[in-house]
Amino acid sequence: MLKQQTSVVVLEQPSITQPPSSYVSPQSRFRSLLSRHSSTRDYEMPSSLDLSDHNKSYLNNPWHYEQNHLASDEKTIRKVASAPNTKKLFDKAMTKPALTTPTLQKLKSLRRTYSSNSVKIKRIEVGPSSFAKCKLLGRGDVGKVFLVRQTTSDKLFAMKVLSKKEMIKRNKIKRVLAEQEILATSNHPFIVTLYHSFQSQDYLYFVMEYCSGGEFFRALQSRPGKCLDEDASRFYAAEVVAALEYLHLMGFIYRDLKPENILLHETGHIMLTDFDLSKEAIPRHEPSIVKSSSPNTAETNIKPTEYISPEIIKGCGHSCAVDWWTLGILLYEMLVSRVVIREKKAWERDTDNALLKYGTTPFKGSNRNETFSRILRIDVAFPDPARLPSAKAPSANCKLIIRKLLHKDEHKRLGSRAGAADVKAHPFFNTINWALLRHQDPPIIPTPSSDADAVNFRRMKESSSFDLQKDSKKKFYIEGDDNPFTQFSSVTLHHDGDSDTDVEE
Ligand SMILES: Nc1ncnc2c1ncn2[C@@H]1O[C@H](COP(=O)(O)OP(=O)(O)OP(=O)(O)O)[C@@H](O)[C@H]1O
Repeated sequence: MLKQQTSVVVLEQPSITQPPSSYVSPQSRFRSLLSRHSSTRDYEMPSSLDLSDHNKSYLNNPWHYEQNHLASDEKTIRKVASAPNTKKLFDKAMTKPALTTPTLQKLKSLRRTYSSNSVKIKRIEVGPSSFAKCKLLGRGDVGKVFLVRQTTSDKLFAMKVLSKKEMIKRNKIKRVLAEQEILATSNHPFIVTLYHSFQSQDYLYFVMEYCSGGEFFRALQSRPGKCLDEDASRFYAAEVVAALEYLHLMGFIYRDLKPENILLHETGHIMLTDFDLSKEAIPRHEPSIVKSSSPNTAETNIKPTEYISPEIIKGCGHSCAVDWWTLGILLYEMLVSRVVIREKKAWERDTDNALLKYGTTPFKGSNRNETFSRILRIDVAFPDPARLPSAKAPSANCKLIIRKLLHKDEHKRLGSRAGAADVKAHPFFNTINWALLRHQDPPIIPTPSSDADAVNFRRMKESSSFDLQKDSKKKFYIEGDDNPFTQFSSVTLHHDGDSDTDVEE
């Protein structure tokens, strides 16, 4: 008998099982491309972007050949779960008359193709002088983040400039290399997009997508009561879960989830940033997990905040489960602690609930040691709604998921068995449509930012002014061993679907 043939269309999705042996991870593809294209060769940065000349020079560039060759070999588009075919949606919508500007903006922002193979790594096409500084957006330990405008395209970007001197002084070289690798290999709607990275004699540069909605917790401050209801908290927690799931699938532990590192896209969706603490995860079947022998986190250099997990404090190694712990703290902070701060006086009088009187996060103490000791010993507690008339009590499922995420034993913590699948399956997330998350309207829509006004950012004063033009005139590369940043690659990343960065093949 003739067997009836069935044709099945399979939408490839990131798999949580072991990849096939022929599978080349985006990270190894990135590493091998960069190692074959010796990192010393890509420092001749054009002082301004001239694509015509640049393209000509590509003709004799074996590395460029390799890129095209690889690109044509790897045409399969692998869709990630949270990324429906938005290009089709966009093209269809464009043929309809009278679309409102917000709808158009939303569609435009959705038309990127989110798959690891849709990113093309190219030789660097810009330098410091390709951008003009507009505003200081933020400051970190070793660098600053500026809003910049690309002079040729007029497009706005966020430019992170890191001082090599400071990084050497603070022993942060490995961290910046990890950050570059994660940013360059990630392609997800909830992870900030990297367009260019390069270095000058004194600085390292990351040119990223500008998240005009500003910091998530700054947006929260402008909410009545400075807190979120459970539905809104669930929405942001779900977006964070989707981003963490992606990072874990890519083999990274984020390790630095906290409100300051969640930015808002102009549409209001979240964007994770700041990957300098992230680590490559060691697969489960191997005996050890990321080791940190120091009990006080000095070796891992994880900032001692109240987001820190018990296993990091103990310094006996940690795994992806640290990210689920921080999700628990974030959820608690979104829902509960803002209320506690508002009612702080009442709580301070309440000796039974003294543990909660400090507000902000469930384990915060009056100093670092007290916070650490609470993280290790105290179970999470919730305010009694009868005593807090202005607060709506979190639902039973909400308290349950927080308790499970904040399990002190990382092996028993929610997410430690099957990763994000465990967390997504918890009844707290029953109402979340994971596949359409990026198409839902976020609870907070940031104030529209016209041009470079950066209305959603704090006004910041630059103490010493940093000059992009001056930096571009300096020697770009120090030969040999003098440059400990040799492995920091100068690359431009093209993303399918970003019309003006689309690459012709
Ligand atoms: N892509 C972006 N779009 C808009 N603003 C951004 C962007 N990236 C960073 N910022 C702003 O700059 C601030 C500092 O950024 P980031 O945390 O990445 O710097 P950092 O030097 O790594 O800091 P840290 O020392 O905390 O690691 C952020 O809190 C945010 O306000």
